[in-house]
Amino acid sequence: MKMKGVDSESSKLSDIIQVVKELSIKSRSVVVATGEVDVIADGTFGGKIELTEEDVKHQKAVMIKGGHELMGRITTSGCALGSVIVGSVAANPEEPFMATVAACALYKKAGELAGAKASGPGSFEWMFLDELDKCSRSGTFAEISKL
Ligand SMILES: Nc1ncnc2c1ncn2[C@@H]1O[C@H](COP(=O)(O)OP(=O)(O)OP(=O)(O)O)[C@@H](O)[C@H]1O
Ligand SMILES: Cc1ncsc1CCO
Repeated sequence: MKMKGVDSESSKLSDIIQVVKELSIKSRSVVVATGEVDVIADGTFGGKIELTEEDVKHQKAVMIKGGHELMGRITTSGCALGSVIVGSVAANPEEPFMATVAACALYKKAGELAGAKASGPGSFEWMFLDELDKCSRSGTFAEISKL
C-alpha cells in the first residue's frame, strides 16, 4: 500500500470524486481521499486487465459522510486510518475495496461518537481510540452512499 500526504487543491466534492476515480483507474488500485467527506473508488476491477467503457461507467465508488471536525484538527488521524485500512485489507485480501470502505466507515463513526463527547482535541484523541475499539467490536459504521 502507498500513502501520499497530498492535500487537495480543490475542496469541491465533484472535483474530488473525479480525481479519485481517475487516479484509481490509472494506478489500478483502491484510492481514498479523506476529509469532511471520504471518497473511495475501486480501480482494481477484480484484476481485469483490459477495461471497456462499460467497466469504467460502472466503476465501484462510494462516499462516506459523518465523522467530526476534530478528526481533522489532530495530527496523524490520516496516517492512523491508513493502518486501519491495511489491517482490514490484510484480513480480507479478496475484497480490497469493501475492506477499505468498511475501515473508513468504522473510523468515521468512531470519530463522530468521540467528537460528540470530547471537549477539545486532547480529550478527543483518547476518546477516539476508545470509540474505535468499541465500534470495531460491535460493528458500528457510518453510512456509506454509492456514487
Ligand atoms: N472536517 C471533518 N469532518 C469529518 N471528518 C473529518 C474531517 N476532517 C477529517 N475527517 C476525518 O478524519 C480522518 C483523517 O482525514 P484527514 O483528511 O484529516 O487526514 P490527513 O490530513 O491525512 O491527516 P494527518 O496528516 O493529520 O494524518 C478521516 O477519517 C476523515 O474522514
Ligand atoms: C508521518 C507523520 N508523522 C507524524 S504526523 C504524520 C502525518 C500523518 O498523516
